[in-house]
Amino acid sequence: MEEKLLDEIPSLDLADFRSGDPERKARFVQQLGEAYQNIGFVALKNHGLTDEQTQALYADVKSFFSLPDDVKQQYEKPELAGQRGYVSKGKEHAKGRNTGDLKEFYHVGQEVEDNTDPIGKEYPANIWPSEVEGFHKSTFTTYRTLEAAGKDVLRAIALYLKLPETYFDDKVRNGNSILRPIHYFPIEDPDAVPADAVRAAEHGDINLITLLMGASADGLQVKRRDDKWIPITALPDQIVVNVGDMLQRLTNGVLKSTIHRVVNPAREKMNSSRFSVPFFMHPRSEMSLAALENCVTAENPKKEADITAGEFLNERLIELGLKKK
Ligand SMILES: O=C(O)CCC(=O)C(=O)O
Ligand SMILES: [Fe+2]
Repeated sequence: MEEKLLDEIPSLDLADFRSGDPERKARFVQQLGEAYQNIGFVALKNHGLTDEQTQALYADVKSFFSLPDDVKQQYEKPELAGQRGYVSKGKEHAKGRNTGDLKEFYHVGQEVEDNTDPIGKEYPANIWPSEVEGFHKSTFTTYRTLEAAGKDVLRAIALYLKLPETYFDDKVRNGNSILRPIHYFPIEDPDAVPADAVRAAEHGDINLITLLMGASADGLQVKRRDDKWIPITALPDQIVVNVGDMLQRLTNGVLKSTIHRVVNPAREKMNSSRFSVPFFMHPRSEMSLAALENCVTAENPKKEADITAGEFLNERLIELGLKKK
């Protein structure tokens, strides 16, 4: 495939994939696949979240983060490697860095409703803040809606990769996905934070795919192949959906997990908040990320050793400062 240098990420409509019209569906698959072979990101509308859901979610997320730090810290559980509940300001740093990001966030994880699936025992229970009544409902409704959208995006990816459409279904069923409402908090005095501290330092996502709400606010940038940073401009009704490192590894680099970051606002605007809510779609921990056979060719020899999703996640949590060795 000829790879163009794009100035913006392609926009797609999930309704095309879900329409039942074979032509619309095939076009969606092709455009998604090409975008993922190229810049690794798309903007997606008709993802299934209603305006009411989105508004309720942001209201609850804002209420939570406006609580005093000592109240929020009651919901912080370092022994869970930050995988559930609150993670306080500056705790997480990008792989290969020491300076913490200028953000605080909250993790909502999988709830396994099918008690015949033993994977339920692998997951720590979710933690719900008692101060914000709607938080449980609004975050978990969002979790399920984005999980369903993600499953369809993975079906489209499977078709693009010439796999059976349902290839990923079993692998993500009761998977270890995480919804992460993030607050990039206001900075009163920019001189009081480390000079190299940023909202989110450049990184690739760990998981299979990320579905991100809130990229319509300024700051998110992706690094193009020529090292130019491209600002992401999603419309309010779009989410951004990108390839993570697990999918890049599975496809032997055919699909691209593109480096991205959230830059600080101008100095005089540092005193403002930014909110976003990524959904990191993870498979079950036993999924093998060994390169797919049809992604290994003479021109594209196998790049990385075999690893499972669970092992890969563990390595990365240590590198992010969330888990002790
Ligand atoms: O806040 C954003 O817009 C992006 C966040 C992000 O890249 C991440 O949490 O992995
Ligand atoms: Fe990210």
